[in-house]
Amino acid sequence: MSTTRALSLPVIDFSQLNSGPQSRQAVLEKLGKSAREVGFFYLTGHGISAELLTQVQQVSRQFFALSAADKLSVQMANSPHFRGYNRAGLEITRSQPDYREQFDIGAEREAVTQEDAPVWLRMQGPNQWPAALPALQTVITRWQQQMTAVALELLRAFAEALSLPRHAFDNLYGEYPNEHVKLIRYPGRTSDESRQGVGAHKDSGFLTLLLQDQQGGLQVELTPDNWVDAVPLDGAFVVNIGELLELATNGYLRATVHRVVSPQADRERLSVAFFLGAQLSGVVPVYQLAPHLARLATGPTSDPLNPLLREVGWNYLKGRLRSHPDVANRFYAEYLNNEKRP
Ligand SMILES: O=C(O)CCC(=O)C(=O)O
Ligand SMILES: [Fe+2]
Repeated sequence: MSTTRALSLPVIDFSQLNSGPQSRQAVLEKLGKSAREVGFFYLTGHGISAELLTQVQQVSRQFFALSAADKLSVQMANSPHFRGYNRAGLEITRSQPDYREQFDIGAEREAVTQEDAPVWLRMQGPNQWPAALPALQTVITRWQQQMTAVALELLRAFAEALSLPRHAFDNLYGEYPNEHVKLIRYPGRTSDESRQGVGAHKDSGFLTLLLQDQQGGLQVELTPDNWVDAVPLDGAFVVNIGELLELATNGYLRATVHRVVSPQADRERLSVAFFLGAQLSGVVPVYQLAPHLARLATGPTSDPLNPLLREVGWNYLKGRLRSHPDVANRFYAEYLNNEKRP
C-alpha cells in the first residue's frame, strides 16, 4: 500500500497478531504504546473484505442521496432510542452546530416497556430503516456484526497489551455490547470560512473504528498546539481510544481529542464510524495494572464541566441528551435542567 503523504499516526497490522509469538508480542507492544502516547492509529490487516468496505460506502452514499422527505421519514427526532437521521447543523458539539448529516444505528433490540426500568434503558430499542432503500438494513447489519467482532478482538488485545487477562473487559460489554454505527456525510462549505464538520471532542466508548473516504478532514490533537491530519489510508480503519478505556485504566490509555474540518466547496466527505461501548447496565471499575504501568497512570483527564460518570447508562444518556436537544426535549424533558439525574 503506498501513500504520497507521510502518515502522522502509527500503523498497526492486526494480521500480525496471529503470525507467531514474536510478531504477536511486537503488535501488542505497538498497540499499548500507540494507545498510550497517541490514542490514535491506523488498523490494517483487520480481515474485513474490501468488498464489504466498498458496499458499506456505496449504500451510505445512496442513503444520503435520498430525497429529504425519505430521509426525514426516519429522523432521529421520532426515536426515544436516539436512532435515525439528523440534518446538518442539528447536532451540537462545544455549543456549536456540526455541519454534517448523519444516520445513527444501534443494536437492534426490543424497546423496554417496564415502568420501573431505569431511564437509560429507553436508549435500547429498534432502529429506523428507510423503506426507500432496503439494502441499507442488510448491508449495515452485516457491517455491524463484523465490526463488533473486530472491535472485541482489539479490546482483548488491549487487555493483553496491558498485562491484564485477555478477557478482563468482557464483563463490561457483557452480552449486550453497545454497538453503535454512524454514517456521516460532511457537505462542502459554502464560503471560504472554515467550518466545524464536528467540533473537538473525545469519544465516549471503549474504541472507535472509522472508515474514511479519500476526502481528508479528520484532525487529531497530539498536544494543544500540535494538531495532525489523519490522512486517508486506503483499506485501513482509523482507531481511537474512548473515555471508557481511559477511565478503566485510570488514564494510562489516552482518549485523544479530535475534530473534523469541513471539506472545501464542491467536495464532500463520507465516513462510517463504529463505536464499541459497554453495556448500559455496566459500571466501570479501575483495573489493577501492573506496578510499572500503574506508575504512569495519572488519572483520566475529563472536562471538569462534563465529568465522566462510571455508570455507563447514565454517562451515555448524558452525552446523548447534550448532543440531541430535540430528542431530549421530546422524550426526556424531566431529565433536563438537572431536575433528575443525569
Ligand atoms: O467523521 C470523522 O472523520 C470523525 C467522526 C467523529 O469523530 C465522531 O463522530 O465521533
Ligand atoms: Fe469522534
